[in-house]
Amino acid sequence: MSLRIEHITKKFDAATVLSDIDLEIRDGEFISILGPSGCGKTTLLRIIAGFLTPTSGEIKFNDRLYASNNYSVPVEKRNLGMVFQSFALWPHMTVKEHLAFPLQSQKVQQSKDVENRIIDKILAVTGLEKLANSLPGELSGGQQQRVALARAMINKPKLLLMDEPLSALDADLKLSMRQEIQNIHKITGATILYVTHDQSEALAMSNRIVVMKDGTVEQFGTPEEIYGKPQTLFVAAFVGRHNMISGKWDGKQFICKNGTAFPAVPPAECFIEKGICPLRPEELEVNRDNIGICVEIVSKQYNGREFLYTAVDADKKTYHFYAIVTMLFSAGQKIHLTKKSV
Ligand SMILES: Nc1ncnc2c1ncn2[C@@H]1O[C@H](COP(=O)(O)OP(=O)(O)OP(=O)(O)O)[C@@H](O)[C@H]1O
Repeated sequence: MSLRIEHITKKFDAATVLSDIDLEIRDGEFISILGPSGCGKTTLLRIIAGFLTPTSGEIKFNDRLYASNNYSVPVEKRNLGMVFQSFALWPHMTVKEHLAFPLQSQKVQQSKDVENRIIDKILAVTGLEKLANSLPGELSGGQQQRVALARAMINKPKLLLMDEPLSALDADLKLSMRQEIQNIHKITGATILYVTHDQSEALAMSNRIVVMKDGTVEQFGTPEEIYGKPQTLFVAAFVGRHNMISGKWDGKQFICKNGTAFPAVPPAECFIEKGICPLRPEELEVNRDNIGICVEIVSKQYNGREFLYTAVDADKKTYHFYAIVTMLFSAGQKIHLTKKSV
């Protein structure tokens, strides 16, 4: 059982928005589609949902053809649920009515009793019991998004498509809704495709992440692989904000441009070819003996326990690193950075 996205290309007139996307998603996986604005995330989701047809390639779900350039199973026959950034609730319908609607739209109608039991269960799962008779205008943003989630799940879809469902919520609410979505994933066992441009969301929630750039897949892997072993410069910069140290590799040793050397695990081939050692901000530290890369402090951001500093070297290349609050640097100050020894 799986979702197959086979060599999907999508063109809008002359513009190629998706180029040969080829992915196999296993039954019950939580997959995030991560990438910057305009890279084609929503277009891919809309093709899987059935709102757009691919220019070439095929979508198959459990070996059933859902879409090709001349065939498309209608949206309502794809056994999927959808949640969008805008909650898309009807202002005149109560929470309960929102949940009854998908049940009543099914080919086989259930008795009122069965319908009520299903609705009560989903209200309990999403913590909406007390709000069953409320209208959307009487609900908070988080509660409205919960209604949208409950509505997407009520017909027990095998596939849940979510397009930036948390982006309209504030930071606190985002965190609790993340847990809620993970909970829903556990309870339903549905395969979830979750579009986001927020790397922390993708890292926290997914079994695997698809990192996209300009309509292509840059890397498809577990959060640990994406964060710890980026395969391209783009993934390294986009996820984990890696510092790209210039120099050359000599086996398991990296020699910086200024001659400073440190041991490091060799990264993917493209970094070795380009003479780059990708290091995350937490892998760099200030060297008090003036050894390492000389940088000038540009700015700092306080995060409670430490500061995240931004600095530039003589070539104006940017570096990010953390330092505890007692080690205070000011803009313009010159310091040296080395790789933390493990
Ligand atoms: N119906 C359309 N007609 C023409 N171009 C389109 C259409 N839909 C999307 N595009 C273009 O396709 C590209 C990808 O859009 P898409 O919405 O898939 O990106 P995205 O990664 O989801 O971006 P965001 O994170 O900003 O939502 C964009 O350049 C967009 O302008």
